[in-house]
Amino acid sequence: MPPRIILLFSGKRKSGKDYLTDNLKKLLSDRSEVIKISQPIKSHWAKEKNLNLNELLSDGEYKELYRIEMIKWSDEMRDQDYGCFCRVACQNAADKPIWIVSDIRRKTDILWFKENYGDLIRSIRISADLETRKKRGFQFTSGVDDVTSECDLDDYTDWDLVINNGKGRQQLEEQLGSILGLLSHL
Ligand SMILES: Nc1ncnc2c1ncn2[C@@H]1O[C@H](COP(=O)(O)OP(=O)(O)OP(=O)(O)O)[C@@H](O)[C@H]1O
Repeated sequence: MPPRIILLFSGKRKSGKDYLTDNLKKLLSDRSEVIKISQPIKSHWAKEKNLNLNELLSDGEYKELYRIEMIKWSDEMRDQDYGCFCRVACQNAADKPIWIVSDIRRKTDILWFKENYGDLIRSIRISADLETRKKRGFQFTSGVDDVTSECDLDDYTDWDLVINNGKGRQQLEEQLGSILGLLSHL
């Protein structure tokens, strides 16, 4: 059974993508599945370089060590086939009505989902001011924060929903409530 709705989340580093999508997943429990496009990238990379996959997937120093190399390699793969990682991530996804894609980064990611799932797509931008992101551990890294993988969606404006997760943000329950509004027809 294909999904009935696919929520695509995007946001700058330390805007709170994992925080909000993890909490959404808790709320929706077994009706939903979290999909990470970075998962197939990281598992391929871990195999190739003989690295610890769990360390790469978790939020630590370790993944920062390999971020630049991984971006470069995955960009080359995408140049040949922009849907390659989206496709594998979706093929591996469980059979659930609600898919939560937690790390959309490019216009071509959105394009691929639109081409393959059409009206099922809802796109959500998580925003947070720089000061808040810095408090959460963000440090500008040249080669990471000034390249396509981090900036391609900065000028995208066609979001179904924008959530402030910085200063002046709403309570978590209200943030999640606005996301649930996108599912109200289900
Ligand atoms: N609304 C919030 N309230 C409290 N803590 C938050 C909130 N949003 C995010 N955080 C915390 O800020 C840190 C960074 O958030 P998170 O890992 O979700 O960001 P991210 O956008 O997934 O970052 P990255 O792109 O680097 O993986 C985490 O420790 C998270 O728990």
